[in-house]
Amino acid sequence: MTATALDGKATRDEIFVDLTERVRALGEAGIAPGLGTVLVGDDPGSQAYVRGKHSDCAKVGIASLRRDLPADTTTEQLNAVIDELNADPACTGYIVQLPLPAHLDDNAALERIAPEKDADGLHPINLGRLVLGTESTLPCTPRGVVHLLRRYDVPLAGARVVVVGRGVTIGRPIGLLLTRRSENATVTLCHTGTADLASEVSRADIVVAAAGVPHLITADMVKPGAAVLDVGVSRTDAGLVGDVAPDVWEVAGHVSPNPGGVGPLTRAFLLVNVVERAEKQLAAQRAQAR
Ligand SMILES: NC(=O)C1=CN([C@@H]2O[C@H](COP(=O)(O)OP(=O)(O)OC[C@H]3O[C@@H](n4cnc5c(N)ncnc54)[C@H](OP(=O)(O)O)[C@@H]3O)[C@@H](O)[C@H]2O)C=CC1
Ligand SMILES: Nc1nc(=O)c2c([nH]1)NC[C@@H]1CN(c3ccc(C(=O)N[C@@H](CCC(=O)O)C(=O)O)cc3)C=[N+]21
Repeated sequence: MTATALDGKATRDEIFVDLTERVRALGEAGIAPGLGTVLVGDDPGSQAYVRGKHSDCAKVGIASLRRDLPADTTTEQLNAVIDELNADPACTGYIVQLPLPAHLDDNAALERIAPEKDADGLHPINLGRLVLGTESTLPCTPRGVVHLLRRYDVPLAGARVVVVGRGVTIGRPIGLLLTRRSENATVTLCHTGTADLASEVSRADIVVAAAGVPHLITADMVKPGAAVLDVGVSRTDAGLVGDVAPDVWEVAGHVSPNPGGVGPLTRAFLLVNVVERAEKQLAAQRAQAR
């Protein structure tokens, strides 16, 4: 028996069909969404992600603005670029690609982004609203994971979910999405201080592997029939390697491949966030005109 693939590319293509129509409708109403990216340094992985984001924008008709800065960019120079995008009406949402080089502060950069332009959903205001349960821009990778599970009818209500990794892009926020009443899952968050990772994972109906450790999750840890989402990526001499070992496909019910699983959806939800924001802006304009 081999697991059903949670196909991120096919699911992304469905989302893009919908987004293309919504972007067209916004354009008719005189609103042009524009996504900005801020990339500091020349990490090949980060460059590839940013390139992917711009090619996605072109596919659905969203304008894109790109700010590539050298590795030795100072805090003041980075702040100036953030302030410029905050003020630019052509940029309706943007991201600062993380991690920044070591001499720059990731959290300070996130906090400087205007919350209404935070396409990643990682500004403290948006993360705080997620905790409060009020309307906010949601983080893209957790949104992608939830969408993929729903798309393949993996039951969430009452499910036991084990998340591996407590990073800000996925591990810490995803529990907040999965434990909303609309999802109703029960979530355990694991990290390097977890006493017995294998025993935690073995109880899970859904495993979200987001540690960035090659093949951390192996078949012997996984409950037969569980859904396993491979989020972490490592660049090795053998190419891109996910957190999930190939033998997991023999025992799991569903597996998201890596590449081709959560990655394309992370990018798709960045665009969804930008389009949703523009639609809200349009609705507000129309309400005011009445
Ligand atoms: N496919 C996609 O769309 C995306 C992929 N990613 C990838 O997901 C991964 C996680 O990213 P991010 O959320 O930023 O997290 P970070 O890279 O910031 O953190 C990794 C987390 O994994 C934990 N961890 C590391 N080794 C182990 C281990 N052996 N057992 C248990 N936990 C471990 C760390 O624990 P501790 O805190 O104790 O050190 C840490 O909390 C990265 O590989 C990143 O590249 C991220 C975003 C999108
Ligand atoms: N502010 C910020 N926001 C992020 O969302 C963010 C970030 N910083 N820093 C790094 C991580 C990583 N990340 C990925 C995005 C897309 C793919 C992706 O599309 N991957 C393709 C393969 C791409 C390839 O082959 O290089 C796939 O999985 O099929 C992967 C990983 C977003 N991140």
